[in-house]
Parts: sequence; C-alpha cells; structure tokens
Amino acid sequence: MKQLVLIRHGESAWNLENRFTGWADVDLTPKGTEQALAAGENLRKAGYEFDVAYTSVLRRAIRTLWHVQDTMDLMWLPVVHSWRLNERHYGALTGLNKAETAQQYGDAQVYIWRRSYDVRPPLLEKGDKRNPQNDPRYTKLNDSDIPLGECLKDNVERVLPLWNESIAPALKAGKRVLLVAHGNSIRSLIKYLDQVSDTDIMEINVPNGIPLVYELDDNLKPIQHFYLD
Ligand SMILES: O=C(O)[C@@H](CO)OP(=O)(O)O
Repeated sequence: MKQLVLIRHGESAWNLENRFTGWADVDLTPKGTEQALAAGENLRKAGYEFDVAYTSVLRRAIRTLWHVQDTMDLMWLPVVHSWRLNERHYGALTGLNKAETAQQYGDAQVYIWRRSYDVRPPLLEKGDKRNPQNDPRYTKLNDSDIPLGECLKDNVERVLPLWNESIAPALKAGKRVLLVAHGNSIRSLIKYLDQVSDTDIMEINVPNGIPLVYELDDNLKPIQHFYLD
C-alpha cells in the first residue's frame, strides 16, 4: 500500500479577512499556526512517518509544513518546493473581499468564480502590480506558465506534470509522501485521484490544517481516504 497525506495550510491572514488569495503570499494567523501544530501532533500520535515532502512556493503552505516537520521531529525530511502546487491564481479578484464582491456581482457569479471547474475569474492586466511575473521565485518560468487568472481546470493542468514526473514516481518507489498545499491545488489532486466529475468537484472543500490520508494501491488508485482529525 502506498501512503500520501495531503494537508491544506492553516488559516491565513486573508482566510480570516475573507479575501480572494490565490498567489498572494500571505502568512498564517495564530490560529493557522495552532492548526498546523495540531496536524503534526495528530500525525505523530497516529504513528505516521514520511520519506519526502512536497509544498508550494507560498509561505502559508511552507510554514505549515515547517510546523508539521518540527512537531514530528522530521526537520531533516527532503522537501520539494514547486510553484505547480501554488493556490489557483485568482486573477483580478486577488485581494478583494469575498462578501463585498458577492454584494457587487451576486452570490451566483461569485460561486461560479470560486467553484466552477472551467470558468476563469477576470484576468489580471499584464502591468498589474499583482502580476507575479517580476517575482524572483518565478523568473525561471516561461511567461506562458505564469497565470493571470486560473479556473480549477487550469490548476489541474498545472499540478499534473508534477504528479506525473515526481510525486507518482516517488510513491511507486515506496516513498511515504507528505504534501502541504492549498485548497484548490489539493482539490485538483482529489479530482484526479478519485476521478471526481466536473460537477461533483464543485461541492468538495478542503478544511485548513486537517491531514487527508490517501491509501493507494500499486497503480496509485485510491483504496480509501479519510481525514485524521
Ligand atoms: O482565496 C483563495 O485563494 C481560496 C482559498 O482560500 O479561496 P476559495 O475558497 O474561494 O477557492
């Protein structure tokens, strides 16, 4: 049996302020830190061990992973940081308050932007200060890889090359994988692993800081999954 544990980062400052976050690099709140420590503690108590960890290049996920590693006495664990695990890019909605945006555009439109599989949010203008193109952590990427706004389908297409080229081979080699990422990059993996339909994925939400354990067969088909709460 192959073991993959997915954790969405703990509560972030913009989760608390109810803002569209995406690639904005906001940190954990004190509650988010507690959630991350509790996730590590629950994994430790349940006897989980890991051989490699994956995370995004955003601090809320990285810091969550650090807390989990620290709590589990696994600071030595090899860690792969990949932009492919970043949150779905929220385009021109980045930084806006979700409730205020719903008042302006209506709940139905905001639900479509947040949960539809293939409707993108309004895109950023290239010259927008929020365009990640000039951020040093992305300068080695092709311009075409740097999004100006993504729907979940774009996010799935961004995550899968990392899955196919690195995570799946690690699992097949018997490595126990810990992956700390974001609500939508994890929903992308859930959609792929459980073959969730484009409609059903709209109703699947991932809570902050609760380990989601996948037990996979040798072909990486899920045998079962459950939250370790
Ligand atoms: O703002 C975001 O980037 C995400 C996760 O917090 O929000 P949503 O639930 O709308 O996908």
